[in-house]
Amino acid sequence: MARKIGSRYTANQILGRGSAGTVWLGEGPEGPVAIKLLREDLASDQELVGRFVQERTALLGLDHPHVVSVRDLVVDGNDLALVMDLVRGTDLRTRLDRERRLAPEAAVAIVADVADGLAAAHAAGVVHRDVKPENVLLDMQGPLGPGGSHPALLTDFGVAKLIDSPRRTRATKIIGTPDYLAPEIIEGLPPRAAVDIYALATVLYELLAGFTPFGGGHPGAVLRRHVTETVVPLPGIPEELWQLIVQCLAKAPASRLRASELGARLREQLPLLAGMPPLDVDSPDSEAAEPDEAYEETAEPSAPVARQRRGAVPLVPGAAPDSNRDTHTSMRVPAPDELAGGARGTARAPRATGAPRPGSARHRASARRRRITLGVAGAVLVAAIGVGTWIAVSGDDADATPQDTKNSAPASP
Ligand SMILES: Nc1ncnc2c1ncn2[C@@H]1O[C@H](COP(=O)(O)OP(=O)(O)OP(=O)(O)O)[C@@H](O)[C@H]1O
Repeated sequence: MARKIGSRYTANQILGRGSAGTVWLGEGPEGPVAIKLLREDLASDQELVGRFVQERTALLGLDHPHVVSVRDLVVDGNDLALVMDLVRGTDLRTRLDRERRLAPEAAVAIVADVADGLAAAHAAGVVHRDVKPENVLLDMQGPLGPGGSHPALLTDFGVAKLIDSPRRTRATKIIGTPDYLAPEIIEGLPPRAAVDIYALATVLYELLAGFTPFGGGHPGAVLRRHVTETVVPLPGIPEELWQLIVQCLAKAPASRLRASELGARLREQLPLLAGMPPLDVDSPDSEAAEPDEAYEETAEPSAPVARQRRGAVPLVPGAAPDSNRDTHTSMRVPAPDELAGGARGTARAPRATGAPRPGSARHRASARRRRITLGVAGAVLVAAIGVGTWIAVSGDDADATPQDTKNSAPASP
């Protein structure tokens, strides 16, 4: 059912829902628009309304081909709405869910677009703070680019900042989506442009692998991995592309590339990636039926979230997005000793297709087989030299987690 939003807009049809509100296909004086209507409890929060108005200039000022422009902010009675350019297409999460993994050329083209959009925002002093596939829209009416990808546009600029009120988050709470949170946010530092680069590198890894580098299990475990673990190389990834990802996932924000440089370096790689098929990486969930030590180690024994792929609670307490994409967390900043974690990494290490997952029953069985084979080989050798002593070969190393030593709107009819 159509409804009026302020005096100039009409919302006609729901396009989608997120944790902060509902996005409508609407009509304004200049034609079709997308209208993000914030949830009523947010709209009645006077402090938030004040910030909304305060941020007006920054939000309305962003104009770039790879940014979904905010055209208007409406504060009207109980309605608090962002009026945006309408993108006819789909979001990147939907595409990734459909395809599981993208070919490197398409993934890099999409991420290069987003990096260019971020570069414009950062130059204007705006940090996005919630870069993730849900916030990248693919414009199906735009021209096809490298890898057959449509132009990608970053949306939801400034929304995380608006909703992240100091009252809710002062020094003790983290707002964001756990899989994409830079370590410095988890350590309680203020978010600067480099947090968007970390999140975007996480998105690139996810597009290539089909899963994020530090995700999986309880949100607390995810946060700890961001701070303490290093990313494990993806089998078959071109070295230069891998080095870019590693650099942008650096724990130290100053070591990451700037958005403009990341965009340029990614575009340089496009010709080399042309025609390359998606990476042959096994999903860490493909052996989900087996007990998963990584989850068991870090989650509360009875916590129902322990097995969610992307751990999450709503952005705002009480939020219940009716899409099944719970994507935000609002939790306290962990203490340093909690972040230090255990001696063993719990991140889901990528494997070439067919290789068993570290810690899985199949991996343990193959480690056992290796131990037996080594034992037998040892026995034969010993017998051959007539010593007659049995040497037991310890297989503990086989169970260790591998470490990287280098680094530590519907389309219109
Ligand atoms: N400018 C737009 N044009 C067309 N469709 C849009 C636009 N902005 C958002 N949408 C659609 O509305 C859906 C909901 O968007 P919204 O930003 O509210 O939630 P989200 O980003 O998916 O989740 P969350 O806000 O919880 O992180 C998106 O998935 C997208 O399909």
